Amino acid sequence: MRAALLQLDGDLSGTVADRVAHAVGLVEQAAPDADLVVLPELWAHGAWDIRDWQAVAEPLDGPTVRALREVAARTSTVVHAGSVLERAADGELYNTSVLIGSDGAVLRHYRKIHRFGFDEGEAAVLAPGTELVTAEHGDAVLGLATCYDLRFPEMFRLLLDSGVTVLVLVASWPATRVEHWRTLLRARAIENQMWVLGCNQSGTQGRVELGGASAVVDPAGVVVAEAGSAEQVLTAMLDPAQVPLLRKAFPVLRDRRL
Ligand SMILES: NC(=O)CCC(=O)C(=O)O
Repeated sequence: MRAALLQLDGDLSGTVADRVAHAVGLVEQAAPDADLVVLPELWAHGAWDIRDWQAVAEPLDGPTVRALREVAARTSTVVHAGSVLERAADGELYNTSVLIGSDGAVLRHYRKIHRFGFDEGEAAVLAPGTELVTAEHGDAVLGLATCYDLRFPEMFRLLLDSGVTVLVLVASWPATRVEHWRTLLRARAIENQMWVLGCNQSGTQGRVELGGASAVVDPAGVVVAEAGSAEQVLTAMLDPAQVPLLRKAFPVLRDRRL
């Protein structure tokens, strides 16, 4: 499977429509060489610009997801649209990742379970998701997760037990804690013997410097590709069939005591 991770710049000086147009252009460029294109967390709406959240939130059939559905269908490529600020029918706001099939249909959506910010930020404004989400793609089983989720290993054990072989984690992770990002991506890969695709943002958003360092980590914990600190399309080949082979050759998961 060829993956393309769009590490988008988090600058919010343009409009949401500008950012969507830019991202659609990059998906169009990346799609011919990719089986899966991945965007980061809240790249259109701003993960750190909480003051605007009420104004910019959209339903899942709003213009941002619609534009990504159109480009997925136009290029016949599976697109993980990163996450959007979702305004649900009941008025609640969620940080919601959307997986789109190569025909442009929404295959799955995942509402971020662990909200960042302690008593502020996401935790104060967004409702938490409650359901784990997986999806088959070719010979892979994808598991969806978002940013701060990375700190909660029990979530990935549950995804492991649901058959996941490729974890797709979208983020807007800051530069100040980028070594946590690198370490935890590798830890989740090693302890669960699964591929990990971590798609982050770069640049600055308000006062927050974003960490970049999007990465593809193999099931043994080897970083096979890592982005720098600027906007970049990171591509890598990954073979989901390596997962059962490694789990057989080094059967550490058999020794779990539940
Ligand atoms: N958007 C986020 O979830 C940020 C997470 C973060 O900064 C951290 O876990 O550290």
